[in-house]
Amino acid sequence: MERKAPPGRPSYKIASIPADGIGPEVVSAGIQVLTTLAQALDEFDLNFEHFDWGSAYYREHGRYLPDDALERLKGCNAILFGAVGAPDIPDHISLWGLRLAICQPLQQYANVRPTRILRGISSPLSNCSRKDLDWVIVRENSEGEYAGHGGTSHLNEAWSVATEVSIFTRHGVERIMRFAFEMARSRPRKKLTIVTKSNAQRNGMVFWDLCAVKIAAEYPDVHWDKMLVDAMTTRMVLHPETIDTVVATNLHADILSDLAAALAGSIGIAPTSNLDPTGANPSMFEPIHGSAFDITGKGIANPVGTFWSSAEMLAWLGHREAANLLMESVENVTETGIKTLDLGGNNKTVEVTERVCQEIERLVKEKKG
Ligand SMILES: NC(=O)C1=CN([C@@H]2O[C@H](COP(=O)(O)OP(=O)(O)OC[C@H]3O[C@@H](n4cnc5c(N)ncnc54)[C@H](O)[C@@H]3O)[C@@H](O)[C@H]2O)C=CC1
Ligand SMILES: CC(=O)C(=O)O
Ligand SMILES: [K+]
Ligand SMILES: [Mn+2]
Repeated sequence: MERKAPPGRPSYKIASIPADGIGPEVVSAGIQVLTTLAQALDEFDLNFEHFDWGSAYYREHGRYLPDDALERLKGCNAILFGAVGAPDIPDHISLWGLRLAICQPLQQYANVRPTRILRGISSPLSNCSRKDLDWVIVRENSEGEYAGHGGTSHLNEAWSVATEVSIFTRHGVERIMRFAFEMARSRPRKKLTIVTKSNAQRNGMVFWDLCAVKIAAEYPDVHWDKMLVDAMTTRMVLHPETIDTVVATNLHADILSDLAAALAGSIGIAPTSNLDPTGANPSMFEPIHGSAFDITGKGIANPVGTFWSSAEMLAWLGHREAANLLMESVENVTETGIKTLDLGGNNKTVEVTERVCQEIERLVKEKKG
């Protein structure tokens, strides 16, 4: 599912948008690790362009993005994002102002969220071993419940009314189904679970199911099943080994993927790729978590979700071996017990980051012989 690196010595321009809360803490850790890796490998160049878009920018300018933001991002090969959201700004203003204002126009319609239990990290599920939990959740990232359709009338009256209308288009559903079947086909088990709620939601979700059946016919080698989203939560907890690749709507997969992260140890480790699979626009990589006001500035944010997202970015750019080396370094470090508080450790963000950088240098030296 990944692209091939261009010939010669490639040089990439990476947009960095740390934004809010712990975003800057984890993105600077991610850049440190990526820079160390690129220097040690000496096979490609990464040049970061920093953008100060976020809630401080909004307070100053009354908007999250300047007019030329998308054009500037289109000039980059990929985007490394932190998180957006601040306690003094309504969450829907910040999310729509920045993250969705990038994902939606850049048609990053496939949100890919792998989950597995990294070495040295234990699942809160007492009977779940590392081999039992190895999933990829594919989240529809452009429409569905987050299409932004709806309205509010008569606010503050006794007869106030608000609607939030889910949108499912053939274009949107078929392309995410095709992407999910390709993803399932690329993995050893060739197994896809299509999550739905077509018992209660009798229009959009029934249409979602119909599109799934149509696309499934193009993939006779992929085993697929269908599961209602409420039952899916229990399957994730009680029978994790029966799951491989999952496709779900924007809202359903948002929720299921936070659960998945927690089942693999912490929301602090999980990555997200916001992909434009056509390659027409740059894709965006970010940890799954938000801006985490409760721990901002304490130096204890887990950077692993950003490291994993950085690895996914390298793989998407065509550098699968570099991505694997980065993850091997991360897991070698977590295995020695160097972990942040959310994983039961007592190391700071910078300590984990330093150790991962040292491990990268050691591994690259070892591999180069
Ligand atoms: N993609 C994005 O930019 C996202 C933004 N948000 C925004 O973030 C803000 C806070 O949202 P919440 O619902 O509280 O979700 P959150 O993910 O920021 O935090 C939930 C809990 O997980 C902990 N946590 C999160 N990341 C962690 C890390 N790296 N290391 C250790 N602990 C970590 C937090 O301390 C908190 O207790 C809101 O404004 C929300 O809209 C939320 C999710 C995604
Ligand atoms: C906004 C949010 O929660 C997410 O993208 O996961
Ligand atoms: K994020
Ligand atoms: Mn989320």
